[in-house]
Amino acid sequence: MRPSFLKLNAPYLAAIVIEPTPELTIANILNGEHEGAEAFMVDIAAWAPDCLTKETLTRLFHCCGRPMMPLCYRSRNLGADKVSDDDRAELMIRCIDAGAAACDIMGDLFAPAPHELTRDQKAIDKQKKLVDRMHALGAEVLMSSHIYNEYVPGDAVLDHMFEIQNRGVDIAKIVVSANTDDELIEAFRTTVLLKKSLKVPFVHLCNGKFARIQRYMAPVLGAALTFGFREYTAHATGPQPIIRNARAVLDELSWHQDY
Ligand SMILES: O=C1C[C@@](O)(C(=O)O)C[C@@H](O)[C@@H]1O
Repeated sequence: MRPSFLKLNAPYLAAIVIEPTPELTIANILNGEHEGAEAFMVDIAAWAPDCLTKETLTRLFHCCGRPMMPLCYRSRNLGADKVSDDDRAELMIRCIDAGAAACDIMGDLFAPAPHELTRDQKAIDKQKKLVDRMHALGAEVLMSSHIYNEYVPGDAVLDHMFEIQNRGVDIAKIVVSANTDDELIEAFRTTVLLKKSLKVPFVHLCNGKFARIQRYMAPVLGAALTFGFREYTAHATGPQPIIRNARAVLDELSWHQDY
């Protein structure tokens, strides 16, 4: 049976895996599972394009029984100059055919837009059809917006996440910034607001100076997950904690709001 993100006990620890080859990706996942990751976001944008076959993707998505979600954002070998969004959508479908539990649709798929959320009705209709198609294949769907390096107040984050939720996805995700202690407090308030207001599970993450502490607290306040890297590498740098550390923190932080 296809693994599921929605059936995991929230909050859970999901590893972000960014490796240049399928073999290193699979090794990273197997090691990461051993260290306590419960799910995997697998960034395949660094792979050589000829590796993105159904056969290799099937090997990837069956390397362990944990739910996995490919990340096919517009970067590196999947940059907008190399791959159209229609082909990106087909790549995600190929990943589902190969066993991916879920896919991550960018909020501006089919019409690049500020704050990674399109308001173009034609693009939105196309996104909704893609969501239906993914559901029909048995996969779960997350929609994400990455608003890097920008502080976004809680009410605006909530409006944004309502818009994502309205597109029919199973998980809503947003990444913003917290660079001052006031922004950190607002980020905590925002997670609670999202928890109270959204019907779907959500991912709420900050980058910036206060990213690490926000990423430990968000799951405690109602976010579905926090992300970790297995280790920092040339491909994986960022505010995400190391899986082993995040595992210990989530295990010891024995208070959280239930779904
Ligand atoms: O979607 C995400 C989440 C992320 O942006 C973060 O802030 O943790 C990091 C990216 O590598 C990943 O693709």
